[in-house]
Amino acid sequence: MDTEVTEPGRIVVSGLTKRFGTVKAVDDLSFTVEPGSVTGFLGPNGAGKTTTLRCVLGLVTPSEGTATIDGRPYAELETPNRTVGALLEASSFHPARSARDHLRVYCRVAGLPGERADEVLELTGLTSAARRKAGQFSLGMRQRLGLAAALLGDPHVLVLDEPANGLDPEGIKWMRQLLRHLADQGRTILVSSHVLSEVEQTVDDVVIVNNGTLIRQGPLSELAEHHGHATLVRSPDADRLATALDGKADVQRPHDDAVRVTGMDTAAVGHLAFTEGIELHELSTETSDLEQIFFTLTGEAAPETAGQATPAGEHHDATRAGGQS
Ligand SMILES: Nc1ncnc2c1ncn2[C@@H]1O[C@H](COP(=O)(O)OP(=O)(O)OP(=O)(O)O)[C@@H](O)[C@H]1O
Repeated sequence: MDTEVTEPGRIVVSGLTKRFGTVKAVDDLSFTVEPGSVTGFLGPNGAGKTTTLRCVLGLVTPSEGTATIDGRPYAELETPNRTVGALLEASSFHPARSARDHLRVYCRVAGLPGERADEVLELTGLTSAARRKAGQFSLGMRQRLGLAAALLGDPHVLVLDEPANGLDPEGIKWMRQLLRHLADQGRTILVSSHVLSEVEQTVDDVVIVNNGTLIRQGPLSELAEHHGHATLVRSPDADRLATALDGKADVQRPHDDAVRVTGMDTAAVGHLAFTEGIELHELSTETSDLEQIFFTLTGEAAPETAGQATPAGEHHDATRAGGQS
């Protein structure tokens, strides 16, 4: 990909590292987010998502590397309010002020006409609650208000940290439709989550991080293609099969007489066993849902499979930086 060309709306994170004392929250992270799509920024709690987003938004100074929007660091954008809208986890509102008044204050600060407040209230389904105090809002409504504030400047880039937090299933569906609509208008949407299933139906592309480093970037559909199935093989000669597969696929050993293979289709595994003269007692395909793939990639044990080994092909540092954010 040509990173020299500065496509409007493109977010480029390049060699980004952020240290907090001895904690490396982000470690040499590079990825690109393209306009016209919704990109899920995924990883378990403490993976470094918030720190990365704060670097993109100029709220945290990188220790090394860069994060740019339209080819520039946030601080150098000419009209940041009209370029980028952000919803951060820490978004807070004065409890006694109405939703509408909040947004009108932001309009004044950003030099936008006050009517824009009503437009974004409409966009986020808050018109009927516009005169209610933000302090009376549910978490889901506060998320909508945060999104309304992010949309005020009609930005072509949206950076949303865990926007689905506090939304009920209907709210998540609503947000999915809104983000899709905004991406279809050519905007860049970067949305973080630690729960893939929350954003699975929303995102086109994924950037998966763990321990501050990139695990995978690409279309969600490719993630499913490459990791959507595993082949389970049982053989009295499982050790030799695992050796033959070494370097060609990711291999797990659930039992002494079994090999679980990902990154190679079942027919190819069968063929390899055949050419190596290895006797097989079982050759079967296991399909896994995206949530399971996500857990596998990040080395986390999924609740229903806690205790299973992680694939030999994925290495994870047991000494996670920090842990709590
Ligand atoms: N200001 C800070 N000072 C010290 N350590 C920090 C600071 N901010 C983040 N960290 C640490 O950096 C690591 C990454 O945190 P970060 O909040 O970026 O992760 P995250 O993926 O957003 O997780 P979460 O969803 O739990 O917020 C964690 O170990 C966290 O404790």
